[in-house]
Amino acid sequence: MINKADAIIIGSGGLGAATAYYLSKRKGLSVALVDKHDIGSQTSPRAAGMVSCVRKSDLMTSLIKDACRKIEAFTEETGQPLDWVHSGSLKIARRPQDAEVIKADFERSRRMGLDVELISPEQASRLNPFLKPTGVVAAMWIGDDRYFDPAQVAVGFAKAAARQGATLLPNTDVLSVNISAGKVTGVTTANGIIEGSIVVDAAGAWTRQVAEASGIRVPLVPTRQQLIVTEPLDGARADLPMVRIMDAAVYTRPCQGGFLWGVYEETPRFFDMQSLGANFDVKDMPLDIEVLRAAAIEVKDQFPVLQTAKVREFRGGIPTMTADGHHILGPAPGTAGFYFASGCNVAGLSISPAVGELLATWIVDGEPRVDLSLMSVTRFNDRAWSEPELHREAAWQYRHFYGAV
Ligand SMILES: NCCCC(=O)O
Repeated sequence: MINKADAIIIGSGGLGAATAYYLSKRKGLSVALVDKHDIGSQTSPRAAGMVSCVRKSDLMTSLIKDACRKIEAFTEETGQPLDWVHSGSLKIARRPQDAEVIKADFERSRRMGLDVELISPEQASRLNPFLKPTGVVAAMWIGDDRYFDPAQVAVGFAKAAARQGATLLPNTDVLSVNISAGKVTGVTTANGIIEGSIVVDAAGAWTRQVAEASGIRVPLVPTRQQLIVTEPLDGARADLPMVRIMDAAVYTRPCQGGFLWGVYEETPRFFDMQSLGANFDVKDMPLDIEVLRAAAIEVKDQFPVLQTAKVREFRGGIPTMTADGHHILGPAPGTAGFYFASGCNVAGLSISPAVGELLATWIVDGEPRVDLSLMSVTRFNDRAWSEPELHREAAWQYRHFYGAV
């Protein structure tokens, strides 16, 4: 156990570990990465590992392009393994109003320099023969999209941070962030106090608990995300493009000779982490396979194999949603040295290399390299979200992740 660090990162998921890694590259800065569980063991390894380059804003598009470069260079940069496949993807509209969204996506993405094409339903089906053209009204090919092994990212960044001198403190529960005269002074853990003037709350599903223990409220909500990995299927090649069906909010990608797939359901399950108890582990989260069965029926004409493929693995994580679908990143107003790195909105692992580097720059240089006001907690203007309001907005963002209208 250490008793002092310049920067203390609470939470070793993709975003916390990436932030620790980029901070530890700054000479002379001591970094502690603290987690109440094993390093990188909670939601990040249970993610889909899909990179979606078509985003709703120019900021997110440029960040995900940077994240793609960092994923490609991950092993060279960190010395840690990362298996990834440059498969491309297909965005599928089944309703005329979603075809309009695809057109707007196409124009914005082209302007941002992405490799995108509007293609016919039949062309889409030729690229991934498991996708049937029945009921498809528009399709877009996204050449930049790729997928990776989600279990390797957070652990890889954490190990690389440790090689640069960061201290990893797994199984260390943070009881409070200590604040005196409006400034962070460190954290109290179950194993003792660590003094430090910078604390990053990257505690994922526990972000709110960490902040609220010190009287800081942050409007985000832990949300269940579940997915299935099927048994191997004839023809499910690793390089088949991923498929996203907009209005059904169903996504799939090749995985271990079969498919990994999931859904952003209409009425997501939200969690109050406090009520789950101090020893809760994401692996113990209650799952509900009926949600996925219903989704498989909803897309049976486009991706029929999801109804019949045998289930090899059924898993879930607890990412955090916000009311407007954007991260909560950067300083907490009124408490010098307290930073948020959370609110990934179920697409956070893939973008974490870019966001983690930006946050590290922001912390060290005192300002972000690009305008990140879209992600600042101050955008809510201290609005006191009631839980029902927050849940309503977060549920809408969740279901409409692909921009369906
Ligand atoms: N976390 C699920 C990601 C799905 C997608 O990239 O479309």
